[in-house]
Amino acid sequence: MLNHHRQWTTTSITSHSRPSLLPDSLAFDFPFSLKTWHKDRTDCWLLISGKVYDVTQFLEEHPGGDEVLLAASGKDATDDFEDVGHSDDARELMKKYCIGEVDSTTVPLRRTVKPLSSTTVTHQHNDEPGILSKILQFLVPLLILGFAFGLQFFGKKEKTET
Ligand code: HEM
Repeated sequence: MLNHHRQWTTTSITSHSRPSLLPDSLAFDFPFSLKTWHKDRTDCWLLISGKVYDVTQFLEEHPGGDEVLLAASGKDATDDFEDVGHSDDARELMKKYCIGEVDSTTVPLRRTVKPLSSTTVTHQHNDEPGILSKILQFLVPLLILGFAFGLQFFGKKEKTET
């Protein structure tokens, strides 16, 4: 938790429409903080196309309902917003709630975990028998056969001698 928190602390948002509430450039643990603290009825922020909207006062008025806005907070809501196909009026209205924008240069890159490549996997599960076991596969039956013939030969020899 602490590590995760530290990971985001360099991200900042720049306030423009509400300078009295937020300083011009604020070192801000965003979007981690958006995820944690600004996603309930008393404090709801949205991140749409890199801009941050405080829609707390708009929750009750939103024609699509407050639940969708709450569900869209704490994450990047750009796709959710665009999927609805909001009107130009809605886009004009949202300006009123914009409190700043994310400085993209301060957002840490998402870490991607690469799956093991197929070649690595085949190397790890190499089922091909080695040269030694191939030789043994031929030698062992030959040795058994030789041993059997040897026994027969010596058995006959002993009988003729007695
Ligand atoms: C600041 C952000 C937002 C503003 C100002 C806003 C505004 C509006 C307005 C004015 C409408 C009426 C229809 C229109 O004019 O397009 C609407 C409808 C709607 N909005 Fe939003 N909205 C916002 C964010 C979102 C988000 C993030 C979602 C997430 C899914 C959402 C979901 C909806 C839905 C489902 C409708 C109803 C569409 C319908 O019934 O046809 N809105 N919104």
